[in-house]
Amino acid sequence: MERIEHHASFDGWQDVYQHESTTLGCTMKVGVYLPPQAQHGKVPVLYWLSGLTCTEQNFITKAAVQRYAAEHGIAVVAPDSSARGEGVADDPAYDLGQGAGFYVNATQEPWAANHRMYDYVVQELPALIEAHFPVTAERSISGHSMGGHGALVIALRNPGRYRSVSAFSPIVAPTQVPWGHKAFEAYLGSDREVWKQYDTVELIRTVQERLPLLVDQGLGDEFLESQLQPDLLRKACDETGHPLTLNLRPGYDHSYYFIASFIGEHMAHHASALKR
Ligand SMILES: N[C@@H](CCC(=O)N[C@@H](CS)C(=O)NCC(=O)O)C(=O)O
Repeated sequence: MERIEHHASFDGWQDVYQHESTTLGCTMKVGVYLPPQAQHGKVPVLYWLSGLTCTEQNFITKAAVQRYAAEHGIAVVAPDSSARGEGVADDPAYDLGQGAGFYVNATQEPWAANHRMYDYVVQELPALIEAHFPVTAERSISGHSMGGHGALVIALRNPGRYRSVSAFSPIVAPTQVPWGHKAFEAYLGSDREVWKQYDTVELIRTVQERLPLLVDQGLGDEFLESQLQPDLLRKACDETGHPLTLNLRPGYDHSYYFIASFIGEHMAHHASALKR
């Protein structure tokens, strides 16, 4: 891993690394925050998955997470939101291709060669992080919008791998909304049964492990009705007895101003699970 940025932050270091990803077949950039506690021993890791159009930069520059990561002694790993670069399949629209990997393993052409963010986040990235940094294998996962969908799906599908999960404004039912229809049709093909393995509301009905979900959603979010529909998540959790804390926040929109306002609460949630 090659370090390409290095900034002192809250007595720790906000760095950016790049590496050749074997899963994605491209060079990937990853934000890594190491809290001051990492200078004296190993610390647990929060993985953060960003939303549509994001790179590794959005979360590390806009969410104000470093203060809380330093307070709790948690490393924060924030990868780019998709495979990227020349030779990686793309589309002119912001919601398909580069910047829009949807945290799936694509099976359809031309996407299948590179767009495999599910395997990258679940396997390759943590193996790399745990080999190169002073971190334990204690992991939590969170994300925003498309990344909130990714975090929930990945935690639900990998019981025991994450101590806690949370999401901001997640796409909880991609099989039922336009962003998901477009991406899943392209990446996974037209068989809608196949799509369900990447749909939180569908997964809630099948999982055995009842890992509590913490979700924050702004009520001024421009995508609330069209793409996010948190009521579908509440209904699925009510019907299955799956533990859910759904905080509906009047006035907040879909932006990082919202994330920065409540990231401290999410970090406290993850810290209490990681310290157990
Ligand atoms: N209208 C937006 C849709 C994409 C969007 O809102 N992306 C969210 C995630 S779904 C985001 O985090 N954008 C980057 C930022 O706010 O820094 C655009 O075209 O950029």
